Amino acid sequence: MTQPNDLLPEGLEDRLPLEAARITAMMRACLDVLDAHGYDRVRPPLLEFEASLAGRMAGAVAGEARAMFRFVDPASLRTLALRSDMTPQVGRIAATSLKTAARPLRLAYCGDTVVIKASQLDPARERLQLGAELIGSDSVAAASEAVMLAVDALTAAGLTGISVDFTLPDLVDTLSAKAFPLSDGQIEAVRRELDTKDAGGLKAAGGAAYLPLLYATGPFETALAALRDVDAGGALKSRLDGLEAIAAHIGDAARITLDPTERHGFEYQSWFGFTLYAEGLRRAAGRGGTYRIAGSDEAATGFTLYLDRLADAAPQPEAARTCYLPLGHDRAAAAKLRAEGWRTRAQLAEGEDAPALRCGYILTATGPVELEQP
Ligand SMILES: N[C@@H](Cc1c[nH]c[nH+]1)C(=O)O
Repeated sequence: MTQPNDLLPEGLEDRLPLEAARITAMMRACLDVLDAHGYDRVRPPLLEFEASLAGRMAGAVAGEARAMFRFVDPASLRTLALRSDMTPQVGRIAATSLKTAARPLRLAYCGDTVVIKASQLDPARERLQLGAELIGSDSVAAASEAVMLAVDALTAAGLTGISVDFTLPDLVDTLSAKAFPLSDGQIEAVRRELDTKDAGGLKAAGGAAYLPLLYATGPFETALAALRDVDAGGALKSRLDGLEAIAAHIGDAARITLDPTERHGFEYQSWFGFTLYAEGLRRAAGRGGTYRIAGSDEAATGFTLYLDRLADAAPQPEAARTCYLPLGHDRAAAAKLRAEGWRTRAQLAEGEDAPALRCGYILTATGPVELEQP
C-alpha cells in the first residue's frame, strides 16, 4: 500500500523495468561508441565542494544557471553541492589529476545529475548525463569530431531522425565588440530581444543592426547564406567557415539547422554550440560545444546526452528468453544456458507460479521446455 511518505518529490521518478531496460541498453550502446573512439571513462563523485563545481566553467554563473542542491558537510563543515552537470567535473579532472596527460585528452562519463528547480518545459529534476569531452582543443576538427560522435552515439542508441541545431553562443559579444557596438546596458536588452525573436523590441533596444540575425535561422544552407550576408567587417567569417566545415563533416548523418542567436542552455560554451534532437522526442536529446575550463583556461569541446529523456523514443530491447529453474535443478546446465544468452529465474520455494514470474521455459532433464502461458 502506498503511504504518504512513499510519494516522490516533484520532478523525480522511478524507472520501472521496461523503461530501465531501454535506458540501460542505450547507455551500453553509447558508452561502447565513445570507448571505440578512444574516449576513456572517468567517474567523478556525485557531490563536491560547491566552489569547485561552480568555478570550473568560464562564463557560467553555475549556481544561478543550474540551481544546484547545496548543504553543509557535517564532517568538513564546508558547503557541498550535488552536481547539476558533469562537464565541469571532467574539466576539474583535466586541470588537476590529468594535468600532465598528453593532449588532446579524450574523456567519457555517465552519471546522474540533479537541479533544484526544473524548467517549465522540462519538469524533471534528475537527469542522466552521458557524454564526452575532448580537452586541449576547440578547433574545427575537434568540434567536427564531437558532433559526429554525438550523432553516432544517438544512432547506436537506436534513435532515428537525428538533427543538430548549430548556434554561435558568443555571437552578440563578438559583434558588439566592434562591428555593431552596444553599451553595457544595451547588450542584455539586445540578447533578450533576440531570445524572444522580437524585431520591434530589438530596434527599440538599439539593436537595429542585429535584425538580420533574426532571419538567419532554419535549414543550415539557407541560414548560413543569410548570415554571410550580414556584413560585420569580417568579424563572423572564421566562425561561419568553421560551421560550414563541421556541417560538411557530418554530411547526411544528421539534418542540420542553424539558429545563431540561440543561447538557452549554453552558459559556458564559446564560439560554437549545438543542440541534438531526434524523432519522437519533445525536448533536446543533448547539447554540446566549445568552451574553456576556468582556472586552467584550457580549450575544450564536448557534448552531453540526456539519456533518460531519450527513453521515450528508444526502441525496447528484446528481452532474452527466460527459463525457470526448479528446486534442485542442474546448476551446471543452468550456467550453460546463461552462457548461451538465456536469462534464468531460480525457484526459491514450493508453490511458485513460473508463468506468472514471466518465465517462458522451464529447465528439465532434457533441457528447457516451453511453458504454456496463462
Ligand atoms: N554539459 C553541457 C553540454 C556540454 C558538454 N561539453 C560542452 N558542453 C550541458 O549539459 O548542457
